[in-house]
Amino acid sequence: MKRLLPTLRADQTSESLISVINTIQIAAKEISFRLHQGALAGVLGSTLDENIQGETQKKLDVVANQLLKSLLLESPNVHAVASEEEDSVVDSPNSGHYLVAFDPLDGSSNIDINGGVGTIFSILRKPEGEETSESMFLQPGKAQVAAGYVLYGPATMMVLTTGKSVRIYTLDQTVGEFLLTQEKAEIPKDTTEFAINMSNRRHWADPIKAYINDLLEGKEGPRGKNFNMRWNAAMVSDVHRVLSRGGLFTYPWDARKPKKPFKLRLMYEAAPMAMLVEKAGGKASDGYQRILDIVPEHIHQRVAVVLGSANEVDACLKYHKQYPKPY
Ligand SMILES: O=P(O)(O)OC[C@H]1O[C@](O)(COP(=O)(O)O)[C@@H](O)[C@@H]1O
Ligand SMILES: [Mg+2]
Ligand SMILES: [Mg+2]
Repeated sequence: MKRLLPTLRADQTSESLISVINTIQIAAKEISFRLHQGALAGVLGSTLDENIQGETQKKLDVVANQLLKSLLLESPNVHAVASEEEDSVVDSPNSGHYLVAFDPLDGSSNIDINGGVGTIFSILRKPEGEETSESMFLQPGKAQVAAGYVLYGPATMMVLTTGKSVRIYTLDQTVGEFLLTQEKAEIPKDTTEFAINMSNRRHWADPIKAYINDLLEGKEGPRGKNFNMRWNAAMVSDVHRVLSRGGLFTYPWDARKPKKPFKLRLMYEAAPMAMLVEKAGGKASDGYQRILDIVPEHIHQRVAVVLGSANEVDACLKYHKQYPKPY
């Protein structure tokens, strides 16, 4: 089986980009090891701190962030990093060609229940010129040179695209290497599975209420087929299911917290996942525009997300056209 780096060399990925991906895989292996040690590694539970987004940080959020940040900042190919767990962009002493944005630990609420969690990353080219580090990151998702995630599930997997196909690697714990286990992930166009946090139903806007209602009507309703539902509470796990067998995943606008109507982060979650989903033949939208076209206004920006099987995303978007936009 092929190892990660040779598969990248085989399609002429630049050595500098390979080196950044290599740094991420080294951090991911360390995070994977600590996670799989569970309570033995003393990394379960919460810290007393909150991140910039006002969320309580789990110990593993902090450990994963430290590992990725310190290793990436040592890389001669990285110019700066942006993390969900950092207040602002962190500059590297090196002036490399790449910027890396990441969600070090996605699905934090699953840590203490031994559920699926992941790391999501997005690699951008550093623009030319004298911009501030923060403004350098404010590029639309379509400018990403690579995107991926690591799923720390029963097996640890890395799912990666450098703009060509989406490859899936599995960590062979016996040799400590990510080995290529799927050359090309492809999302089926149609599906009968959806993922949404149903407990927020009363807070949704009309397009999502109407769409989900019609799915729940099943065979007897306007869609004429029965739909199944899954929700892992970790975007990495939910998107991995979509990449593996199709489905629609959404975290829509909702009216719970008027000042925070979206949950998922554009730069650390939505944009990298959108690149993977599109490269695997699916679609990713905020309900009104392609996620990859959105130009971030600030690094911690949040966004509504509808992604997955192309025909099902289109079906959902039709409801967004029929009802007024809630924001
Ligand atoms: O708690 P909820 O409403 O089910 O939200 C789950 C969503 O929140 C997230 O966990 C946010 O990620 P973090 O754990 O990185 O904050 C997504 O991965 C997931 O889709
Ligand atoms: Mg997350
Ligand atoms: Mg996180």
